[in-house]
Amino acid sequence: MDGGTGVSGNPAGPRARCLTIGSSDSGGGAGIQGDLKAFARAGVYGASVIVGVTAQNTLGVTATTSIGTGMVGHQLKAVLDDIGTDGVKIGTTWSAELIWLLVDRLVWLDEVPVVLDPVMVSAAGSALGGDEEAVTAVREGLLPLTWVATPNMTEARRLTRLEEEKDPAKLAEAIVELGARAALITDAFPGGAGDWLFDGERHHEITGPRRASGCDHGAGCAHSALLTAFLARGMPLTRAARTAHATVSLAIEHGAADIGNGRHPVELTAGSLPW
Ligand SMILES: Nc1ncnc2c1ncn2[C@@H]1O[C@H](COP(=O)(O)OP(=O)(O)O)[C@@H](O)[C@H]1O
Ligand SMILES: Cc1ncc(COP(=O)(O)O)c(N)n1
Repeated sequence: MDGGTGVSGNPAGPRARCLTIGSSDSGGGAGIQGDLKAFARAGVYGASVIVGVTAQNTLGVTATTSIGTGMVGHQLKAVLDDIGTDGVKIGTTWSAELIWLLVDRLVWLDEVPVVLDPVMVSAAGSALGGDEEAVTAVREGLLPLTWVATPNMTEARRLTRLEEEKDPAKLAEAIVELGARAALITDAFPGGAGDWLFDGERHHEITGPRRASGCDHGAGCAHSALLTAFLARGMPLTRAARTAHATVSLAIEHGAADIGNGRHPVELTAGSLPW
């Protein structure tokens, strides 16, 4: 029973566990660090598999390196053999080799929600991987394992190769056609704010006020990590998508304006979550 909240996780029962697969942000606002903060905020236990490291702050990314697939494999095995997971979030995916390793390992996870946030550029505009070969591997390998893909409009165009498409509904349908169970296009309304969800059958517009605080570093990471945590806790998809947007919107409005001199980080402390 979920007591009418739509959340079936039992507060007295075992904690839900989530795994983020992504890269370190030395500035602490996005990437693995942002994901773990979002997991904590959503009340799930967070584990991480680091596939890359960025030298980054609120002004941008100054250097990157990827972790060898052997070490990524060891991390995945260490987490999955012992801790296990009720939800997986995938962020930066640097190379086709890495993506195919993830496909090989994640295909064995039964009935665990997989959220793919195909990060290609940071909020400050820095490139974070994703060459053509990697995009092909995401399309052919990862999307068919994905429960919800959460690209922004630019990433959705790149993934679908519909470079001129302006309609989020068409992009979302194309992503589902490529194999994802659902697509949630973020920041889908020019001039407004909100996301477009296609759950495989129906379209849902998720709208809200546009925040102008300048604190959006880590917004995409927080959004997809919260979505993963909510799904891991048993929340239905449409409600999880709406709650993730509302929570991130507040995290932008009440962001960490005192941190850094560029796009300040989101701050996930404002507002209440439904448990
Ligand atoms: N200025 C804003 N005001 C309110 N919500 C926003 C704003 N910018 C982004 N969002 C929301 O933050 C979440 C992450 O979206 P987005 O910034 O597009 O991610 P990404 O970093 O992947 O581009 C989405 O729910 C989106 O609607
Ligand atoms: C290591 C890493 N991963 C992801 C992002 C995306 O950040 P945002 O959530 O602002 O789009 C980032 N800037 N750095």
